[in-house]
Amino acid sequence: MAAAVIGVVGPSGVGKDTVMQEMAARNPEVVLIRRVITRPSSAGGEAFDGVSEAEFRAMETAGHFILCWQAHGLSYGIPRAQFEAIGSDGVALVNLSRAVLDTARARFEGFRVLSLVAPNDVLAARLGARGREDAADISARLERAGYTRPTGSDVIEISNDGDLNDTLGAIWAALYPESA
Ligand SMILES: Nc1ncnc2c1ncn2[C@@H]1O[C@H](COP(=O)(O)OP(=O)(O)OP(=O)(O)O)[C@@H](O)[C@H]1O
Ligand SMILES: O=P(O)(O)OC[C@H]1O[C@H](OP(=O)(O)O)[C@H](O)[C@@H]1O
Repeated sequence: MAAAVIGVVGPSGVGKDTVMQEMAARNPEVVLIRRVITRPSSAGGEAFDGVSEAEFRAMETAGHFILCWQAHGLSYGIPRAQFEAIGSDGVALVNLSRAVLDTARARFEGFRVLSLVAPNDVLAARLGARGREDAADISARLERAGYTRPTGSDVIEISNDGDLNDTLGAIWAALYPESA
């Protein structure tokens, strides 16, 4: 089992996938958890397993997921087996909904939350430029952006409003203050 499991959360467009990919690229101990999503595999963005609703329900019923939720009209599942494959030095990064944090806290010992934030106008510009969703979906995502702000002693809140390198430096300093 991994040395640490970190749930990365924040509104759509804040940069969760971008930050996770960079953290993994720069740190060999970081392992990205691959999600199962009822979204076409061709959608781009993060590496994920695209399945139909029926396939998702069958996986859920079979106990495949350690966490699952619905958002943006899609179903998301976090495969249990991926955590079992991570070595004791590994740091698992998993992209989660803010709505499942309490369940995640109950599932993973020593769970921590990396909460990324950015102003709404920045989110809107990024989602428009990314081009994965249409205008109606982008509006719905922006409406959901402020629905909750994670709190708790296990939460590290970092702004991803500026340069990505600054964000990554701030994350590392917050996660590992002894190495700063
Ligand atoms: N610090 C940054 N500066 C400029 N652009 C950024 C920064 N971080 C991320 N982006 C860009 O913003 C867009 C959204 O990023 P990303 O897809 O990582 O967000 P996300 O939080 O995973 O969104 P979603 O929840 O919708 O999947 C991407 O096009 C990405 O390249
Ligand atoms: O607003 P909340 O519930 O925090 O997040 C809801 C969902 O939005 C994002 O999905 P995607 O990566 O854009 O498909 C997150 O990864 C999460 O699955």
